[in-house]
Amino acid sequence: MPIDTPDFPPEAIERARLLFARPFVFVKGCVRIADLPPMDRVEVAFAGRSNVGKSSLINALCGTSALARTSNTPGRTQELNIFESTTEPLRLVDMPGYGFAKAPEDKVRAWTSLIHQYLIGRATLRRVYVLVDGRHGPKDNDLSVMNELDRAAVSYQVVLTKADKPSRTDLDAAIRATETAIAKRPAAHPRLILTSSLKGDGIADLRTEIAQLLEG
Ligand SMILES: Nc1nc2c(ncn2[C@@H]2O[C@H](COP(=O)(O)OP(=O)(O)OP(=O)(O)O)[C@@H](O)[C@H]2O)c(=O)[nH]1
Ligand SMILES: [Mg+2]
Repeated sequence: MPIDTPDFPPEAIERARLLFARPFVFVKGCVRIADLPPMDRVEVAFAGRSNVGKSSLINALCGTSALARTSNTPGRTQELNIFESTTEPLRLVDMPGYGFAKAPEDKVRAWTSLIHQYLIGRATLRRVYVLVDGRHGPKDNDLSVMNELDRAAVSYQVVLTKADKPSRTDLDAAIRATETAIAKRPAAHPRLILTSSLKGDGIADLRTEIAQLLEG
């Protein structure tokens, strides 16, 4: 099943390319909402199950392998990690993953509370990218996060990650399941983005979506 690529004007694609060609820097890791920086710029957050590829996607967007720390072991990112563009008022927020059953219970509780407080209470949060594994499609905890964002009227867009991994048949099934899951959701962007941080698929498309949020 092909995914539509939107007709972004060439100048929008070029603006996005330039935005992400300039350096992004790590600002801080926050374990409490009180640690967050002031609400002085547009924020875009990356949420999803542990190991879905949030940190890798931030690195792919910023054209580096070293900005956000990634790992084969789920539970790598344990704080709200803040990255900022050095040229534009844009902040990227890498979140701890949800659904990591092996972490100690008190840690899971702390992460879950931090994620939920941040997602529904941050006025400058312009969009949440909800990352879903392209091999499996949405799981119950992905749907719960979408429900919560719908209830809080926080705009989000689903990204299917690791598109280089599944067979075409499995990927098509994941696309169909995701499209069904986002249909009629009030806060969901209707278009799904398919990415591979490894191969670079979908990265220019996602950059353009994010760059447009700066203008809106
Ligand atoms: N093949 C492939 N592997 C990927 C891709 N994106 C991420 N990975 C791998 O998936 C694993 C997890 O990636 P991370 O970016 O650390 O995932 P995360 O969602 O930040 O994980 P947590 O911080 O633990 O929640 C790493 O081994 C990555 O190399 C992708 O597009 N393709
Ligand atoms: Mg991570």
